[in-house]
Amino acid sequence: MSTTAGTAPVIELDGVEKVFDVRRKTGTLRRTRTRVRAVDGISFTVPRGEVVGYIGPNGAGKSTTVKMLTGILNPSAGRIRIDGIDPTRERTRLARRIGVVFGQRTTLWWDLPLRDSYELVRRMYRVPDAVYARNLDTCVELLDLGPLLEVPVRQLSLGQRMRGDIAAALLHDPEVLYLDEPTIGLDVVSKSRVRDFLRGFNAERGTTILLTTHDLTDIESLCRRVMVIDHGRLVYDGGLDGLHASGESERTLIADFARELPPIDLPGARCVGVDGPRQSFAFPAGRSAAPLVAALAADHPLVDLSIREPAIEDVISRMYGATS
Ligand SMILES: Nc1ncnc2c1ncn2[C@@H]1O[C@H](COP(=O)(O)OP(=O)(O)OP(=O)(O)O)[C@@H](O)[C@H]1O
Repeated sequence: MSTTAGTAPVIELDGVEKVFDVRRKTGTLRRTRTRVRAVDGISFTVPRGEVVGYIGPNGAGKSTTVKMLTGILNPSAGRIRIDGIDPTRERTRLARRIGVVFGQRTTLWWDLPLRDSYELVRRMYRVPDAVYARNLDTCVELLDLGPLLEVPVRQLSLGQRMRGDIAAALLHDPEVLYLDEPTIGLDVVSKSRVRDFLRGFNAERGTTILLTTHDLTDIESLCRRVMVIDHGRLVYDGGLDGLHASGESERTLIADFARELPPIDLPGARCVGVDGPRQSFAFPAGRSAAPLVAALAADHPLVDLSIREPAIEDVISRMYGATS
């Protein structure tokens, strides 16, 4: 949610395809070749400073796209430019402009303290001393890494390691940051810490961020724009509100009352469950929960509440249901 978003695209894809040739054993001696079209003609641009969600069901082609954007995989067809660089031809030059964080894998050295891992990153990328010091200071302060710098990575909790990984990806001042499931497996507090940091860093530095996630709250708190990929094709590119509207998706307000009550008739929502003193209400995901909360609190002994986001898979399948 940057205020520094410019217009020059920093990420450009034009008709990008990736086809895998897969050989499968179909008998003792027989092997058949099948072709998997993982990415099927994707075109989009991302202006500098924008934070974009790149979402889709399992196997949709998200990781394959990110691997092509980072130069790990070559596209079968189409054109990719990152800050004007062709990832296939200039992978080393590209590496200086991008940072990558994989939620399910660490890029840190398992047996080394965080500080030593960072020192290695500094040398690998030949980061100038002043840039390194500035970025390390910012990350240590905003990600609260001070007490962790001397701890070997293997002793860190998942949330601590994730914060350590994000810092490692930013020390060389990348123009573009790819985040693949950065909040997966984290508790609520760690998740919101990571989101707050990313939001602040983007606003301050204007780093372009492409975020892959299954958590719609990540998207909601970070991205004004979301792209949905399914079966290798881009099926939606726009705001989260529009996605919810086209999928007619619903959020769930879960309210705990001081005592058991009959199902409450709440205008703008439907009661979808009563479990003792707890009642659940479904309401359109694009709408604010504030009027519902106010109405419940005004007329009933409300003790606690929470909101459950719809699953990305549900939003997408409803979107298809709505358009087909
Ligand atoms: N190296 C490979 N060889 C063959 N097929 C592959 C390879 N990598 C990916 N695929 C196939 O390409 C398709 C897209 O996979 P990809 O990993 O990009 O999806 P994804 O959207 O990242 O999924 P997930 O959310 O599960 O990580 C899948 O059908 C997958 O099986």
